[in-house]
Amino acid sequence: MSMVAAFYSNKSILITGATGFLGKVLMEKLFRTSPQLKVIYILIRPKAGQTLQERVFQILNSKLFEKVKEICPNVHEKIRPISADLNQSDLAISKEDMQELLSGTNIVFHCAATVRFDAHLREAVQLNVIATQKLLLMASQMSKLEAFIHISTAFSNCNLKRIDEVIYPCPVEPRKIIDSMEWLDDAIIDEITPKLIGDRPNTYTYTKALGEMVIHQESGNLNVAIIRPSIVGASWQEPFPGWIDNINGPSGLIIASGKGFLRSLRATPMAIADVIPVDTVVNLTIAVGWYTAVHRPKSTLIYHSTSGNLNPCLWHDMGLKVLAAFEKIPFERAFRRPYVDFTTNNFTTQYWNAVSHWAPAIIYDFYLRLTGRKPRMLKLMNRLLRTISMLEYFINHSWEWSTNNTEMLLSELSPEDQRVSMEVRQPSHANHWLEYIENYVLGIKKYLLKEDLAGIPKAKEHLRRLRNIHYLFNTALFLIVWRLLIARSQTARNVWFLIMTCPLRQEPKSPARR
Ligand SMILES: CCCCCCCCCCCCCCCCCCCCCCCC(=O)SCCNC(=O)CCNC(=O)[C@H](O)C(C)(C)COP(=O)(O)OP(=O)(O)OC[C@H]1O[C@@H](n2cnc3c(N)ncnc32)[C@H](O)[C@@H]1OP(=O)(O)O
Ligand SMILES: NC(=O)C1=CN([C@@H]2O[C@H](COP(=O)(O)OP(=O)(O)OC[C@H]3O[C@@H](n4cnc5c(N)ncnc54)[C@H](OP(=O)(O)O)[C@@H]3O)[C@@H](O)[C@H]2O)C=CC1
Repeated sequence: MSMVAAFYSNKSILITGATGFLGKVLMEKLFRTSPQLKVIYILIRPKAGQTLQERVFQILNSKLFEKVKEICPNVHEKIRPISADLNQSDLAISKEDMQELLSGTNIVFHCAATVRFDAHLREAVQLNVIATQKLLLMASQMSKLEAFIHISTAFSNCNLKRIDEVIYPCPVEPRKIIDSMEWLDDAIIDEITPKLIGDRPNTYTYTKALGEMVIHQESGNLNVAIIRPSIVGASWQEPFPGWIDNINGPSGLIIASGKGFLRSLRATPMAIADVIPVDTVVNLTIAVGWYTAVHRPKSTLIYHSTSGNLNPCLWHDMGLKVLAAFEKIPFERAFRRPYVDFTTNNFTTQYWNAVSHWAPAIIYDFYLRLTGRKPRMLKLMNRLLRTISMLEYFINHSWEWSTNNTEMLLSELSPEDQRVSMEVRQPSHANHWLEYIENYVLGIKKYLLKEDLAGIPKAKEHLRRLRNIHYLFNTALFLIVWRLLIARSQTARNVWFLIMTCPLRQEPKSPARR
């Protein structure tokens, strides 16, 4: 067993956000590599008519946990779901549960957050700032606590171009923001939100920065560390390549392009696509937990989990790799053939939106109406365009993140631990990104779209049909436009005449040339 894995044996671990994308992969890896750990407490809320136990059952029954169940057959006994709602002022944890957590927990991994870019400021402050503050308070009363690891985002300071592993000051103190949320009404909050978030694009990045500041100011004597991942994508290797189970980040847009809805995207082709595989983030998080508990650094260390500085891939190249992957692994029942134009200014964006998004949607809705069905494509397109407008900021900027602490930590690991934590750094993988993107697309097809791989030949046939329709449609359109021009314009008629007579006039020259 590796040094880091051995550290977690017999430990009681508390994870928030364990039902989320990152939290589940973290829990899986902990169980798989440290099956001797004592217990994982997960703070979890009943949701969509499911009890806590049903939610846990669903997680354990997913493909993600197949390996774990072989290695650690009693895994269900080691998960202790604790009913909690981080939106409630007391976190809604019962007295008995609280007692157990305070007396037993050794390590806290705080992953829960609202990651929505359009969250109301009050909601985002509640979860990303106040809940963090409450957890810190709770952690300060944990008698056996060795480390508190907070998951933030590399974009918490996305208003800067170069970002170091430090906490940057916020213009308005988090405490003042927290206080004001108590007495300001929603209308006033709406009015001041743009002023507060300043040159950040949304409430998410703003409140994640406030959350870091709260950690900085209120962690007291706790052993605290902050992880800042960039855009978290499907798994690279562990527990198997391509694991993905939500549409956040690039995944939703990959689906939209693979299904042929997304045909143009305002993006800066030469900007760096700082995608980081979820297992790389999780490996770093687990190593940081070990380092923080064992080495007890004097100050709060921040670790960037990014790919751009080590193994950069540009959006242009990533886009081409995604399109290439669709050739091998097409999605079923595509609306149009996958093809995406990157646009770079307002005019071309609006033009391609009209031509490639709205026009086909209107034509399709007209067809649906004609055939007695309910039109839906325009609504879907408008939602997609709204989503794109929320994500655009991140595909049109590049950042430079320093990774000194991450490098330092990797150098402290044993060779065995280094091997599992350094996947993204390996330049020896010439086709690293291509292989990663192919597995990502395959993962989306299998785990998100739940499409059967046996349907790939049929999907390819469907795309061939769409291509033929596309050619036919373009030829017909050209002929109609041309015919109309010829009927109305003398110049067009002259050009047409010239074209038609050109080869005939050249004919007598041919024998002479021979
Ligand atoms: C030469 C060039 C060739 C080019 C080829 C190109 C090929 C194409 C490849 C494209 C790849 C490029 C991908 C770029 C992606 C960049 C992402 C950057 C992300 C930055 C991450 C920052 C890191 C973090 O710290 S936070 C974690 C990430 N958080 C998120 O991603 C949350 C974003 N989502 C939201 O905030 C909301 O969902 C919102 C506001 C977008 C929509 O909210 P709404 O209330 O309208 O409804 P929802 O119920 O949430 O969803 C409605 C609807 O939208 C669909 N949807 C949701 N999210 C996405 C998404 N990310 N992409 C696409 N679609 C999405 C969802 O499915 C729903 O659809 P329905 O049809 O209604 O079911
Ligand atoms: N995904 C990404 O690209 C990136 C993510 N991050 C950070 O990583 C962390 C995890 O993100 P990710 O896993 O993607 O996010 P998800 O949206 O997948 O998961 C969020 C988790 O938080 C939980 N949660 C939300 N509200 C509450 C609440 N009121 N009470 C209790 N639990 C709650 C959710 O529980 P429930 O299932 O009940 O909703 C879920 O488990 C976040 O801190 C995020 O900021 C950072 C950079 C990039």
